[in-house]
Amino acid sequence: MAELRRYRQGSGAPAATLESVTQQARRLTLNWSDGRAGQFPLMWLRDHCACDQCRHPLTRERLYKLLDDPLWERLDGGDALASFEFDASALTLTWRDGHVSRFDAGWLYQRCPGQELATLLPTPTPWPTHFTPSHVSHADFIDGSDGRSRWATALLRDGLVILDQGPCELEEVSRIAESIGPMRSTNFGARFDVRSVPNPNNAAYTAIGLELHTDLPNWRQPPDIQLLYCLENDAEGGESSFADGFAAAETLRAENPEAFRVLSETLIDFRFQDDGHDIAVREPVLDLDESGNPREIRFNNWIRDTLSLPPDRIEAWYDAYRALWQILRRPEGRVELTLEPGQMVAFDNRRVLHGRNAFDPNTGKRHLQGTYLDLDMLQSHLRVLSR
Ligand SMILES: C[N+](C)(C)CCCC[C@H](N)C(=O)O
Ligand SMILES: O=C(O)CCC(=O)C(=O)O
Repeated sequence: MAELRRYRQGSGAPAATLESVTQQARRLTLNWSDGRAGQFPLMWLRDHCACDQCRHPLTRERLYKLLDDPLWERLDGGDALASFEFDASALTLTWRDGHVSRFDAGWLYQRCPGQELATLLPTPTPWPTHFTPSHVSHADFIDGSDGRSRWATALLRDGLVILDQGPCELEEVSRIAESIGPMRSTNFGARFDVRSVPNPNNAAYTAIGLELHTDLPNWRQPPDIQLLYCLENDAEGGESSFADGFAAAETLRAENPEAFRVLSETLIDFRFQDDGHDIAVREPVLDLDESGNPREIRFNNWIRDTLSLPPDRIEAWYDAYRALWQILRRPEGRVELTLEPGQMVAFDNRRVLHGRNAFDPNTGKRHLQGTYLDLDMLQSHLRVLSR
C-alpha cells in the first residue's frame, strides 16, 4: 500500500475497519466499524485507482483518463464492475475489462464523498480585541522544523507573526523568503528597500506616515504574504501598526450591514503610475467567498483612483468606506509595535492591513527590507514540514 500512502493526506489510518460493502447500480456503499457509511460512485473509484498504470510510478500523478476508457461508453449502470472483495483493511475491485484496483480502507474512510477532507492547514481565525501576535525566535526558525511550523501556523491562522532576534544583515529577508519559495516580483522588484529616498515613486519610500493599507490592490492578484525585515530603526517615529481586515469586515457587517453590502458589491478603481508603469484594476474593497465571508480586502487610500460611480451612489460609498476606516482605526483592534533591528514581521497582505507613523530622518536611520511570497508556497512549506 506504499503507493497509496504517498498521496494520502493527514496522518495515520483511522481506528475503524471496513465491515460491509454492497453495490447499488452505479455505486458501492461501504460501512465501517464505527458506524460511518460512505457512498462511492463506481466512476469515482475507477478514477482514483492508484496502481502504477493509473498513476505514474514516480510522480504519483494521474495517468488514467476517464474519457478514453471504453468502460464508460455505456453509462447504463453497474456493469463496469465485474466483482469486488474486501477485508477489514482493503477493498479490491475487478473491472469488466480485467483491470484490478486495490484501495486501502483507511484511505477511503478519509475520503467519503460529501465529507470535508481533513486538512493540515490551520483555519484563518479573526483577531479578538486586544489580540497579541505570536513571536518566534530567528534561531528557532532557522534551527528546526518546530520553529518554522509555529511561525507558518501562526501566519496562516492569524495573518501576522513576528520573528525576533535575527541578524542585522542585508538580504536576510531574501534568505528567509527563499527557504520557503521564490520571491514574488512586482513593479517594485522582487526585494525592496523601505527607506526615505530623494525621488520616491511611492509613499513607502518617504518619511511620511502610512495609514493602514494593503499593498498593491491595483493588481489583479496582489501579493499574498509580505515579509518586512527591520535593519535600522533609530529615527524618531516610524512605529508600526496592523489591523485584521477580516475582523474589521465582520464588525462592519454586524454594525452596519448596508455599508458592508456597499463595499462588497461596488467595484472601484485602484491605480499606480510612475515613469514606467500604469497598473490599474477595478475591484471591490471587500471581496467575499461563496458563503459571503470576506476573502480579501483592498484598502489603500493613496492609490485609490478617481471614484467613478453614478452620483447617487457616491455618498453611500463614501459613508460605507468611512465606516470601515473608522473600525480599522479603533485601538482595540490594532497591534502596535516598534520594529527592532533584527525583527521581521510577516503578514497576509490580502487580509491584514499595515501602516506606520511618520518618522524624522534627521534624528536617525530607518531601513527595512521586504519581499513577498505566494500563499501556495507558505501552505506547501507547512505541509512538507508536517510529513
Ligand atoms: C513597499 N512597496 C514599495 C514595495 C510597496 C508599497 C505598495 C503600496 C501601495 N500599493 C503603492 O503602490 O503605493
Ligand atoms: O515602513 C513601514 O513600516 C511600512 C512600509 C509599508 O507600508 C510598505 O512597504 O508597504
